[in-house]
Amino acid sequence: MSTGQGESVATAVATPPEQPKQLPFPPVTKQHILNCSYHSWHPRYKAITPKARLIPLPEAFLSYLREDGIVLPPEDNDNPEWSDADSGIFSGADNEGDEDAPTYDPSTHWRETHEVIEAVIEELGGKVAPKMNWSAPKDATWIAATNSMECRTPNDIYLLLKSSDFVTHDLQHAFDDTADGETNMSEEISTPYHLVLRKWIVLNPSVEFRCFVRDRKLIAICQRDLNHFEFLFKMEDKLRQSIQEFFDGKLRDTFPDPNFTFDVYIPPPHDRVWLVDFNPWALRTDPLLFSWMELLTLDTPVETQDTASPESEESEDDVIDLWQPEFRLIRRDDPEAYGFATPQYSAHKLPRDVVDASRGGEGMMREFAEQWKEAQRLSEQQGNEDSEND
Ligand SMILES: Nc1ncnc2c1ncn2[C@@H]1O[C@H](COP(=O)(O)OP(=O)(O)OP(=O)(O)O)[C@@H](O)[C@H]1O
Ligand SMILES: [Mg+2]
Repeated sequence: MSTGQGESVATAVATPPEQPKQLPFPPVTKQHILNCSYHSWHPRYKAITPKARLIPLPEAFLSYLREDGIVLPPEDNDNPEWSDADSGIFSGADNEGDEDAPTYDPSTHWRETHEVIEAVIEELGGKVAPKMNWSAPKDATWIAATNSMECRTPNDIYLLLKSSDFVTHDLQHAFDDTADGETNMSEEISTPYHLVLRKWIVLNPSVEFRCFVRDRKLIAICQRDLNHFEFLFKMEDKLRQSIQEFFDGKLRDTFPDPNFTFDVYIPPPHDRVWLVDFNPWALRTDPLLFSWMELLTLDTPVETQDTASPESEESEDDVIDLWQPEFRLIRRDDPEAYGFATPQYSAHKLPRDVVDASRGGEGMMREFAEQWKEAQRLSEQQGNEDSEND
């Protein structure tokens, strides 16, 4: 934008601000986002998804998740309203220094949900991986004693959900940047929020893949875990074929939108494909080893109805038969070349040594974590202001 000296004020005002180059996404609507919510797709694809249960969440529980600070219900509490049994993790600030004061139990307001969560954990074998409608709390594992998303008690789940920026995004910004408008409070309330509890499985991250679908064509596949796994190179054709068959048979004609991404897990012996999740065809979805510009503009053969010349029809079919989705794996030297030397979600985590040093002093750690996040937020804000001023 030129606002150099000598221009009249009128000219400067009339000049539109320079926009960053827009990616040619088709408009993303709230319906597109909702179609990727676990509660929308799970009933249709239950048989091809690892075992999971969905728990509808009442407003009182959602308010608890949205509240600042972390107060967990006391463990093993028979009298839910107030209890002498401190959870020993994050107790209410009001009671600090007073050993005999009763501890406030936030689950009083959503006791039924708490009990359902307890029962579902038990039904699923005692260990679960939690998730909200769209996001798992992958960025909050640093706060869990297991350093993973494995949860054995409702409190393990609350701690992860309340510490996760990704979960906060689901709760407060799920429909940001959609073509049909910003969310307002009343629309948020009407969003059917669910807690998804997945039976915990020890997953091998090397065989998790993200798959990209444009116009109901599977156009690209890549690893989800950004490390090099030599053995994948020998299996590339087999994996591509399994994913293609899975897509053709189970998803292509049944998913409500023509453009979407889906994640799969293909455990040894690599002959069965499991659906893990759907993500919208939108900037918010991480394209991992691709760029969105590539995915949006990648050439694919066009299937036409044109029957003018039998010869040309034959050659078109050949092109379609030969064409296959691009499968990207990380080569031995790629992690540094791609700039993946930093661990995933690192922007949302605390430094490892800080976490280790503070184990056993969780109250202090929480305080430090909040200060750390605030410092990061301020530094990002400063960065944005600086770039706006450039
Ligand atoms: N049943 C399970 N048991 C253990 N771990 C699991 C289970 N299901 C998924 N995971 C792990 O959790 C990770 C995140 O799950 P998921 O893909 O649902 O999260 P997400 O928030 O949708 O991620 P993204 O933002 O990348 O779309 C998976 O990559 C997988 O490693
Ligand atoms: Mg996802």
